[in-house]
Amino acid sequence: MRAKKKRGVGAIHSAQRLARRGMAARSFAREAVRRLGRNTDEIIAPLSLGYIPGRLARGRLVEDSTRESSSRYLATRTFGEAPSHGTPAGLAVAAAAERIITPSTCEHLRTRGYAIVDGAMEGIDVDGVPLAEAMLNELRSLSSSPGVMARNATVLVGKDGVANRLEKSNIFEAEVHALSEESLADAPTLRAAWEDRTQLTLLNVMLPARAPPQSLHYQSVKLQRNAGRGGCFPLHFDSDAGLDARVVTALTYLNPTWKPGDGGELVLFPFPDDPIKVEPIAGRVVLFSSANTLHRVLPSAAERFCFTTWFFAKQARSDDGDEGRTTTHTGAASTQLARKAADKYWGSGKSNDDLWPEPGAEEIRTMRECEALLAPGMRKHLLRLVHAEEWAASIAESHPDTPERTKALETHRREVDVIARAIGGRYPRGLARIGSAMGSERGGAVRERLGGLEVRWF
Ligand SMILES: O=C(O)CCC(=O)C(=O)O
Ligand SMILES: [Fe+2]
Repeated sequence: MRAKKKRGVGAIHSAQRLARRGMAARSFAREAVRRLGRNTDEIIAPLSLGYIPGRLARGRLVEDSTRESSSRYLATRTFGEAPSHGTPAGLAVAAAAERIITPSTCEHLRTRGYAIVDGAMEGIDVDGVPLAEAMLNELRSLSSSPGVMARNATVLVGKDGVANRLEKSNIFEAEVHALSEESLADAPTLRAAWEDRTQLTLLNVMLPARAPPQSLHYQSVKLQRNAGRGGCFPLHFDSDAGLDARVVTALTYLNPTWKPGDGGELVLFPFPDDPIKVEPIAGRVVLFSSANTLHRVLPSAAERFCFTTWFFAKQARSDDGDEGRTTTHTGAASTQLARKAADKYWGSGKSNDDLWPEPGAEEIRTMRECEALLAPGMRKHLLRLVHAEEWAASIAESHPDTPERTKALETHRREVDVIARAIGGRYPRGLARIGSAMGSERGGAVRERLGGLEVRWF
């Protein structure tokens, strides 16, 4: 009897505890959903860009309103508690993350391939120092410590299997995860940028549903100092969807004194929308599709600081298939794909009409070809053609004149040639239509002249 009673009381107590916990969990969930649904508009969309063939259209940016700082945030921890969790730096980075990854940011990212967010760090301090300033101070201090930052170099593996280093002029980098404990201790906000998973979690919630293994799984942070003196990056994609699991790139700029003339602007090529030039001003965060958004950095006359966060899926997409693969710099895989496409067409002895056998109006056929050319994998090849000259000039601009640079330029030329023949043979109507949409004397977006074709970015 006593035992039964005790059991009963215990059961009631634990039911009450569970109920209390349940209520707490429900109200936490409600609060989280409320905050996720809050449609804050930090997104800064480029307005009315005129397409100027061969030249860059300049994005007009709208200032963002400053909002109050918040230290409440969602954080999912897969690997246990990170050292920066709950510290002033950790709380500040998490609060900024909530302002960066909003429904409108994700909507722009999903439909245009990029999003620009300003003012997300305003009003957020770390021990009395504004967050962006604290990040800059740490990055400056790391880059003046001997041996911490290394020259950016791309390893090119030739047909002979020999690896050559193609170094960029004036670009110095360090991966946060590779820093020593001593360096990490001196860079608490940059450490928190690497460890805090708020942005990753919010991207998983708000970007189009990503089932494992394609949902975002981990992140890395690369610090960068551009020494000025013309330091820049050539046109490139950050990742190759078939080979590399990077899905989203987020660049955080930390240059409080940037002014026109300093250069070092990021240029995004969200084709068929117009190119957009983005000034690397302090506190600005630029997100884009790692695999599908072409970009470069213009020569910088001034010293310039930023860091890149890459969000990775667990594994590279395996469904990229015929859509193509492009290695960012050597392009060997890309060339192979284009060659495969060429073989499929020429080798088969069939005409293009046989490859698109359905009867139908010429217009439907043309739009199908446009669609195929704008699908992520093929679009990469198309963009190398569209921007072939600027691409070559940017390779020359970004690297000192070495045999490796000559090789990189030769590879680019060869690729352009193969791609032109392959897609010219396979999608002649689409190519002609896109060419005339781009060559139009009228201003306005190429996308509109293509009948508003949707482009898939993720
Ligand atoms: O410095 C920048 O603005 C961008 C750098 C970049 O594109 C990269 O590191 O892949
Ligand atoms: Fe990049």
